[in-house]
Amino acid sequence: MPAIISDDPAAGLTELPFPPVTKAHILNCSYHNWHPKYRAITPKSRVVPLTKPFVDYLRADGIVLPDDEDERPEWDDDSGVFSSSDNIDRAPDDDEEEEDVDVAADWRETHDAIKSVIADLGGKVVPKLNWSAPKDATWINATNSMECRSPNDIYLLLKSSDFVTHDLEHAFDDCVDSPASSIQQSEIPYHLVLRKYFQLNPSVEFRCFARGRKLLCMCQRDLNHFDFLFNMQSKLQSLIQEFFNVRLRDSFPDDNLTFDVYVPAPYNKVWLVDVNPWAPRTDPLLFSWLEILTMPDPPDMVGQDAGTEEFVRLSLQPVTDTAAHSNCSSNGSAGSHADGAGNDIDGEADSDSDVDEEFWFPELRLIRQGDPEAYSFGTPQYSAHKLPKDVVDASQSGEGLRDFARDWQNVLARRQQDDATTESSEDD
Ligand SMILES: Nc1ncnc2c1ncn2[C@@H]1O[C@H](COP(=O)(O)OP(=O)(O)OP(=O)(O)O)[C@@H](O)[C@H]1O
Ligand SMILES: [Mg+2]
Repeated sequence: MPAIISDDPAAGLTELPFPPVTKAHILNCSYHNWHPKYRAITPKSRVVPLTKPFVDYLRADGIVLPDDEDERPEWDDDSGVFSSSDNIDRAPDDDEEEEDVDVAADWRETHDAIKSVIADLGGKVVPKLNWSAPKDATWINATNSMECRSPNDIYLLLKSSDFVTHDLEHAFDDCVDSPASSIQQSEIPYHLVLRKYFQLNPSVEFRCFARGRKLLCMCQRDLNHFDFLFNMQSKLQSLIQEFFNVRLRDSFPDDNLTFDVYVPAPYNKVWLVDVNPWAPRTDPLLFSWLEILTMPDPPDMVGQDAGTEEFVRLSLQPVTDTAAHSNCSSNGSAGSHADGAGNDIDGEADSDSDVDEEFWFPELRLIRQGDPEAYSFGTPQYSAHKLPKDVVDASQSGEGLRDFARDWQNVLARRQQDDATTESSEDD
């Protein structure tokens, strides 16, 4: 029987074609492992090794915060009340009836280390564990963000976050042992990462995907439309491509990785924010993993080691896969070409000599005005799980705002009908 040949790279796939995810790869993506090598290109941060008693505290159910001298409410003789109070359980004071229990007794040193790092970093930090920041728990923090000013702010966020729980309980889920590493979950060296807080502009945060030590594609991290990004697409593509080639390509231990960068104004320096596993657990954001995994390889570049801005002439070796040459101006399906002046050149090159003069850049996918992702109504990310399921279903069923509004009306109408039925049955 003749073989059935399909142009669709996804044809016949029954699951995402990821290479096996090894524990060694997960560990390589842990902040404490990659940060020492890339300290100079990472926004200022410190890493605090965590003891088993502290990790046990993070894992324990319930939120009991240690009594902290700086935060201990003071008794005011004049008013006859404590000067501050909050609604989170704290270890009781001496003069309270309950037995005095110091929840931090077994990890005082860690607590003190955290306090001193916060002070060293200027008093405001953003925490994360080995892999995950508590982005889903900002609602519990007084600042409604990840900004923390005290150890207790940090504990509250970490203990309230499902993302952090994933680090603590499921870091090696779906992983295979590798010859380099057969470590168990219980043996993971946990670390608290404290990053100096700064006003970060989410519009210039990008997630990048590198396969086989080649940068394949990248996209916005924030799911809003930012018009100005479209005017600087080529510049961003070339900056991030160069950053990858010079800083990460040959030094990161794995061939495949995703990494997050920050490119603040005046848009001439790239900062490494995070390294994430090449695995389904990493959110591909504006791509789908199937799309990324089946994307054609970028063309081989001769002299692509451009380490400086001055390097201009690149030559492309013949590329057999025409898809790799097909262009995208704003949201195309493959990488784009640009001339030395950084202008986009749509369409395929006319001749070999034209090809010689060109750069190939990985696609940078942006959210266009009108894209469904842009309709986030200003709601915080990761909050969908706090909404009733029918609201989430309604928001996902349509193409845009109108569909959402119509579906939402239907949901409301259905609810009113249900309420009316319940009331009338109660009257009976
Ligand atoms: N120093 C900082 N000051 C303020 N905000 C920061 C700082 N560093 C990071 N952030 C914000 O925190 C967000 C989350 O950080 P990070 O990417 O490390 O978390 P993560 O849990 O690894 O996320 P993901 O699950 O998407 O990989 C960043 O997108 C950025 O907006
Ligand atoms: Mg990450």
